[in-house]
Order: sequence, then C-alpha cells, then structure tokens
Amino acid sequence: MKIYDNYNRPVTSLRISITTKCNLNCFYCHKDGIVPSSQEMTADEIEKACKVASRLGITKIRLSGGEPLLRDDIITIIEKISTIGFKDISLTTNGTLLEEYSSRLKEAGLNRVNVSLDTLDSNTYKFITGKNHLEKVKAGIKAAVKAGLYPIKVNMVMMKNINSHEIWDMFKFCHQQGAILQLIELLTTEQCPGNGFEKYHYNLAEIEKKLSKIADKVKTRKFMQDRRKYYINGGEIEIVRPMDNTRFCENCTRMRITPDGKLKPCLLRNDNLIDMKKALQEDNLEKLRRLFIKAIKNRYPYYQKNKKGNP
Ligand SMILES: Nc1nc2c(ncn2[C@@H]2O[C@H](COP(=O)(O)OP(=O)(O)OP(=O)(O)O)[C@@H](O)[C@H]2O)c(=O)[nH]1
Ligand SMILES: C[S@@+](CC[C@H](N)C(=O)[O-])C[C@H]1O[C@@H](n2cnc3c(N)ncnc32)[C@H](O)[C@@H]1O
Ligand code: SF4
Ligand code: SF4
Repeated sequence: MKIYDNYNRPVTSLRISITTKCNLNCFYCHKDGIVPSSQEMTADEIEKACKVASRLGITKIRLSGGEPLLRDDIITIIEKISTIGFKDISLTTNGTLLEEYSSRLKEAGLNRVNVSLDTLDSNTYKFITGKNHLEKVKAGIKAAVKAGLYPIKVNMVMMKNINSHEIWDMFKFCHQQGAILQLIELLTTEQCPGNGFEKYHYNLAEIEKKLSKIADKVKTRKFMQDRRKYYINGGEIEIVRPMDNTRFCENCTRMRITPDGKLKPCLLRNDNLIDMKKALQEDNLEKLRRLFIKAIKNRYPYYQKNKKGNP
C-alpha cells in the first residue's frame, strides 16, 4: 500500500532528525529546517513512529540532525528500526565519528551513509566548519567503505569563491573511495537567515550542462525529487538543486520528523507541523496513524508553478 498526498505525490520516505546537537558549526547550516529544542524522542519512540510509517507504506528511513552520531543510543536506534523491515535505512553525518562507529552501524542494520564534506583543503574546512576535523572525516569515509556501508555519498555544498573550484578533485577523491559525489545547491530557509546565501550561492545549472555533455550515462530519480545522476568514467555525480525548483518539489516523496517528535511535512516550513509527542508517550499507535495521515494531508509542494500561495 502506498499513501498519496493531495498533490498525488506518494509518501515513501521518512527523514528523522534525532538531535539538534552538533560538534561542528558550519556557517551555512539549515539544521534540516528545525526549530531548536532540547527534547529528544527516545529510541522506543523513534521505533514506534517508524512502525506506523511502515504500515502506511513508507519504505525508506533516513536519520539526520544535528549530528546523529552524537546520540549515545544511536546503535540501539538503528537496531530497533532495522527489525521493522524497511527497504533502505540510511544516515547523514558529518563523518567526524564515522571511523569509530562504521562497523557497529553496519552490524546494527544500517545500509548506507551520506557523509558531508565540502572541501579537501584543511584551511577551507576550518573556515566552513570552525573545526580541524578534515582528516577524521576522510578516515571516517574510508572506514565506512571498509565496513560495507553501500553506496556511500559524499555531500558537497557548492559555494562560490569557497569550494566551487574543487569539484574535480572531490570527484577524483570520491571515485578512489568508491563513493558517489553529491553536489548540493546552497539553500537558505527561515531557520538560517544570514547564512551566506547572498554571497556564496552558486548556480549549479552550468555544471549540469557540462556534466550532461561529458557523461557516459544520465539517470533521473523520478521518485527522489527528479534528481539527475551523471555517470562519468566509472564514477558518479548526483545533483541536488532545490531552490525555486518546481520539478524538485513536484517529485518530493518525503515526510520528516523533528527531534522532539513533530511531523514536519516540508523542509522549508514550520507553520504546519503536527505534534505526536503525546501519542508517542501514550503508546497509541492508532492515534499516531491518524496524525501521520493528517500531516500527509498538510503536504504542499513548496515551490509551485503559478504559485498562488500555499495554504
Ligand atoms: N529543499 C529540499 N532539500 C532537500 C530535501 N531533501 C534533501 N535535501 C537537501 O539535499 C541534501 C542532501 O541530503 P541528504 O541528507 O544527504 O539525503 P538525500 O541525498 O536527500 O537522500 P538519498 O538520496 O536517499 O541519499 C541536503 O543538503 C538537503 O538539504 C528536501 O526534501 N527538500
Ligand atoms: C543539516 S546536516 C545534518 C546531518 C549532519 N550533521 C551532516 O552535516 O551531514 C544535513 C545535510 O544538509 C546539508 N546542509 C546544511 N545546510 C545547508 C544549506 N544551507 N544548504 C544546502 N545544504 C545544507 C549538509 O551539508 C548535510 O549534507
Ligand atoms: S555538521 Fe551538519 S548539522 Fe552540524 S553544522 Fe554542519 S551541516 Fe549543520
Ligand atoms: S516540498 Fe520542496 S522544499 Fe518542501 S521538502 Fe519537498 S522538495 Fe523540499
């Protein structure tokens, strides 16, 4: 069974932000569009939400944050989710703790990781993140490959005059590791005003044009925001271009959950959240199911053609 929103978009994937804490301080960070809160769902509550999601036809789970590997119970969380029967369980991480965690994550049932790394230059890394952890992250990526997490994506947020000249070095690095390079357009949201968007935003259209000329093969991820993947000399580059992109939103299949247990229909909005904390605490799966359906009915493509204004 698949569940559809009012715009005929199937909801097949769930992105759970499990903490707002982080050990880096990337200047551009949108924090997954989440309002900071010190409350965090317990591992059992996360499991309950995932069970309900699975019964509603959601097949993919992604854990994010903040930095998800800062949760002491991250292995327990993954063990619990992995018994439910999802097709894909993945995690987005800054990679600083990946060397330490990779094999345990794999054993617990995690399928894959996306690792954020914008640069191979240590000064640039420090400028972006405020910390000196570049070598740790590189070691983390290697450990993830060795542990058999697959496929691994390296997330590179593209920024004018910061790292845009590093694409091909990053592509080479990723290819050597057997990882996919994901080039991400810098976003701004109401959660991160003044995050350098005006100064550093880099338009990925030119790169896409170039990639489509040199690629051996191009694939479109129809059920993943219609993103393009370019295959070049045995390596792979995926492009994430969400800003003002109506096609991206038309093909959005994702529901989100905030660390404090609110269903969040869209990354860019915080005015239509559905709080399920009480239902999670009450262990009321039927009530949770109804809240999920209500949140799915609250989903609107953020960027729309002929936009009249979202309800
Ligand atoms: N606007 C918008 N941006 C998104 C959405 N999902 C992911 N992104 C952006 O895409 C980037 C990569 O996200 P990841 O956490 O690595 O996950 P992903 O690439 O979306 O997921 P997979 O394709 O399953 O690997 C992040 O910078 C997000 O901000 C979305 O639904 N809307
Ligand atoms: C918010 S982070 C959370 C997970 C983890 N801390 C990490 O950095 O991978 C999720 C992803 O969003 C990306 N991201 C953060 N702020 C962004 C922005 N303003 N525009 C585009 N991507 C952004 C990060 O690079 C990362 O790949
Ligand atoms: S590591 Fe992730 S959550 Fe932390 S500041 Fe950087 S992008 Fe944001
Ligand atoms: S509707 Fe658009 S902006 Fe909102 S989460 Fe989906 S793809 Fe992102």
